[in-house]
Amino acid sequence: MEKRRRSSTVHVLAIPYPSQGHLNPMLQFCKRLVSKGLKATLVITTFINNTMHPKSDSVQLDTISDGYDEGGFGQAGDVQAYLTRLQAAGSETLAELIKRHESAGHPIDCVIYDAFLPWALEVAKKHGIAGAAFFTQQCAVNYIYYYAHHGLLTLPVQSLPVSIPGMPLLELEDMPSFMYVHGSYPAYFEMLLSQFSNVEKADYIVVNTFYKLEEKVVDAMSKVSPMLTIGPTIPSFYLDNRVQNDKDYGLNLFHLDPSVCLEWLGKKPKRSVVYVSFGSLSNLGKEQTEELAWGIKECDFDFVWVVRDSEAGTLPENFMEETSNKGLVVGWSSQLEVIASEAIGCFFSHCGWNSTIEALSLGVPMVAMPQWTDQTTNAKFVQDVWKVGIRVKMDEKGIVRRKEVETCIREVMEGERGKEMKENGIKWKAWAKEAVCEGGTSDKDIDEFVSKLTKTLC
Ligand SMILES: O=c1ccn([C@@H]2O[C@H](COP(=O)(O)OP(=O)(O)O[C@H]3O[C@H](CO)[C@@H](O)[C@H](O)[C@H]3O)[C@@H](O)[C@H]2O)c(=O)[nH]1
Repeated sequence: MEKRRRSSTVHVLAIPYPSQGHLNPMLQFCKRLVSKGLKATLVITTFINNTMHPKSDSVQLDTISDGYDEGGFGQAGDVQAYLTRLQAAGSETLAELIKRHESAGHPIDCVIYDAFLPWALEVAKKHGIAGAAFFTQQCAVNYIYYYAHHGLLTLPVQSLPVSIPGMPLLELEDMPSFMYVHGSYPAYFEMLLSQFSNVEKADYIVVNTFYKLEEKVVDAMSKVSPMLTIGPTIPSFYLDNRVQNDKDYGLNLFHLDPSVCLEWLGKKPKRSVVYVSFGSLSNLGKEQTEELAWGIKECDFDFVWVVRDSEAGTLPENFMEETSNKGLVVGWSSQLEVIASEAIGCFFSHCGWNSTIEALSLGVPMVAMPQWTDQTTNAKFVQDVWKVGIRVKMDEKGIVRRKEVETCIREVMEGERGKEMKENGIKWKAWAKEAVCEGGTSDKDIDEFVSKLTKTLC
């Protein structure tokens, strides 16, 4: 590679896929790199910048276009259309951004790109810049996609259970949903497989996990695709407390009013509250939301339920009135602060990877109700590998009924298995801390990334 470093500080450009579940870990990784002496610029889309006006203290922000500056994904209205324009407009505006930084005298030394965006690596390489693939999701999920991309797994999956090194045997419902829900979101599925289309050209592969959490999978996958495990990418305050004031991600794509929720939680006894959230994308639909609502009410624990504004219409009539003395429904929470509260006894979650690794790192047991994509595999590991939660069962219509919701919450909050999950949670919390603290596996891998990058460029 061309030796092109001209500035005394190594400058990385980080390009997340433009959604909440990808912005958070990438921003957090950038903060870590800044704490190790690098300069980091996080690249968001013009649409996100114009609508959310985000600010970040330690990490600079800059923009590229996804081709939909007025309305982002909503303006495209279709996954394939969005991804096609994201690639075209993203490649063009990323190239311009790199040139702009170059002429302004702070050239880019490495492009850290979300593995969902392999085209960003091509742009980096065209400009003679190092590229690091950042895998946001669980290593096991990445390895399953690796298998599928390389034809090591025949699709549609027919031979069950699926056996992949380092993992428990997987039934169909444990695979990422795109692999078995026939024809669902082909454009997303293609994008997930394309993570491996050019990854051998990347100079580094970093994964948002920690070694102890996925030891066997990381060892198996490293034989074909060497990687650095740098997670959990959680604000420093919750784990090592080395980065001053790093208490939240700080880049919300939804309106946040944290005060009400935290104040309310502060008055609740230890482990008495159930936190319910399905992340930034899930749409449960009316029937499922109703079943969930009455299940939550029936078990009679206090609760905080995140129902995004776009979903509010699916809540059953009278639910808010009938539960006003037991629960709080919020449009968006400061999730980490909520689950770090001693009042939380259970996280009822869709098992998005960020929510999962946040719960593991803060020792909170879970009820897993996966919806799609990687969440099904995450739920399998939550229940059977890390043993920090239970997975709900659906009926033949694919609906999780209120009785099941109630039974699972009760099991985690007051059952024998719940106690075991809490104990396991405490262990994972300690191991997550250990990984990111000085000399831990993730800390060492971040140091290795920084030192290799610095040496190559000097
Ligand atoms: O009220 C809320 C709800 C969520 N969060 C945060 O938002 C993020 C949500 O991420 P995640 O739990 O991964 O869920 P999604 O937003 O659904 O993420 C998408 O992206 C992830 C990474 O690819 C995948 O693992 C998921 O399945 C996919 O749905 C987390 O950091 C949460 O802490 C909040 O701050 N407040």
